Amino acid sequence: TSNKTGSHFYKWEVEYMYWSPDGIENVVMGINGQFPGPTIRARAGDIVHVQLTNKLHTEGVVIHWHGIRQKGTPWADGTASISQCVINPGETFDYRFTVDRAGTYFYHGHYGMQRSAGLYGSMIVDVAKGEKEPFHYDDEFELLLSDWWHKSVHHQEVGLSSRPMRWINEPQALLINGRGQYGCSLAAHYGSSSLGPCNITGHEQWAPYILHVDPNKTYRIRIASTTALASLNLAIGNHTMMVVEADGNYLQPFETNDLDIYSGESYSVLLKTSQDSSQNYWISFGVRGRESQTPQALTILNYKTNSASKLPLSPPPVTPRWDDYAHSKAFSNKIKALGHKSIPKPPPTYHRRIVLLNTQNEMNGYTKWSINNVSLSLPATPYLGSIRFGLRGAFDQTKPPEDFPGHYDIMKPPVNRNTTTGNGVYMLGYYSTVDVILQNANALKENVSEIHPWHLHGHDFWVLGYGEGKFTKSDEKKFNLKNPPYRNTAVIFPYGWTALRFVADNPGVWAFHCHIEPHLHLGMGVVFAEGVQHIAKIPKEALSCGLTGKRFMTGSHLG
Ligand SMILES: O=C1O[C@H]([C@@H](O)CO)C(O)=C1O
Repeated sequence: TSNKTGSHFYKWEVEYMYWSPDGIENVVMGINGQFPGPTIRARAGDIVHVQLTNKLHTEGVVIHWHGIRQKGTPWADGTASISQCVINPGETFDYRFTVDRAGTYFYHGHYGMQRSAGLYGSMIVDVAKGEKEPFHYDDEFELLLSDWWHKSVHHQEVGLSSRPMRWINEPQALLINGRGQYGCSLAAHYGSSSLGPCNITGHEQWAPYILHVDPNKTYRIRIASTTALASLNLAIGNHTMMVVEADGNYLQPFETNDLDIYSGESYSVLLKTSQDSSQNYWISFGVRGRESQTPQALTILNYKTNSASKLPLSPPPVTPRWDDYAHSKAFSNKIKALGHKSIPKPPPTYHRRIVLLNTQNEMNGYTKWSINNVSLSLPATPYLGSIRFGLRGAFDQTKPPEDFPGHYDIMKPPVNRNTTTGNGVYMLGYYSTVDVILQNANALKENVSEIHPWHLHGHDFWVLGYGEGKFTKSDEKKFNLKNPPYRNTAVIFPYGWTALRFVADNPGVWAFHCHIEPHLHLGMGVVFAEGVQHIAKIPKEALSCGLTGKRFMTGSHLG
């Protein structure tokens, strides 16, 4: 067996282009003329080098490599204002990083709401040469999930930052590998939907991505969600699934009829094609956690013994009720880490506990989301540079709050609806163990508390537990320290808490935020930093804006 490191070079151009993701022509952000962008495929230990040129006419761009920890390359994390300056139109930036662990990942824009505009793609990391996955499969498929609006992202952004806020509402379509159907249904023939049949030849940009399978084989289906808003539930007619991976980490395999997937998460499931091979079957994704009228995303599991256009015998599986949270919690609680050399055990105790209260608020009539009553508004100078070079004027030097007032009633709308904006940083002790308690609460409206999937950059965390109501010290006793899932995204359920633990062992500045695009845009995130003085050489191109940009210029005048 050889352990030779491979490297993969990609030359990418980002541009807007006409596309019909759901049968309605629109404008999407494409890469090299493709939507979704090209799939990156590498082996664990390889170097991925993406030379990204911004071909947009009037907008900056960055790309985040979701789930890649960027050890030693914090400037390649692709977060605007955090790890780098945006790449300006006409400019090129080199993202060069190691993919150190096999798994199912994806990449996406991380500036404004460019992810919602379609800037995303899949990234698959295979095990290193000579290594084996702890399960067997014959072949695999990738399903990248997203949601799609007919109103442009610019239109949506103006609405979100208007007074009063104009909410983006529910998506017009759900997309599987960038393909959905608006105003018609693949399942129209069953009479369960008011939509008519779709007129599809198979060559359309919005024709479903069909999974062609042989009978009596095992397929690995890699599923990743980059939705802007929707939480999804997957079911495959007549088949169960064996869940084996989440966010690039192996799980104790468990069988399920349906799988919840929140934005920012990825899973692998094993599917045995052991059903009647004279039939085809539905693959369906429906919205959970929001009362949405958006139709299920559908495609076909086609046993190659049939024509792909042969419709399944029964209608698509019904998605559990949107507010059946007991169902979601039962699923989340089944997820446990596999005992495996690639997955570390959590330290038994923590050095610092940060409690983060999630609330919807108002500021001068604008709607915001806040964490401990601070709504994140990103600075002009990337933190990576301002912290590394001690440019204290670049962001708030006051420490952001670590907790919220003990009398706060999480079951009620905030008594004081007002919030403030800020951009302070949680400075973490290098190599310290940090516990984060994400505390959910009631939104502005009575009897509303929403799901928020939180994503951490630069690390995986152990999900120590979920609970109802306000977290108290005694809830610690219920923590799972034995086999907690190790991942980069975890959900908080309505009116509940989620406890996470991670080790601050990666020099850099890292976003930690709700992965719902409009929520992040309205301030629902925080910034962590650790070991920044240990970062040797940050490429100048990452920091040539704001105060770090000025610093690179010598003297007060050019010429
Ligand atoms: O941020 C949000 O705003 C709306 C609603 O609270 C106000 O219209 C909604 O459902 C969100 O998730």
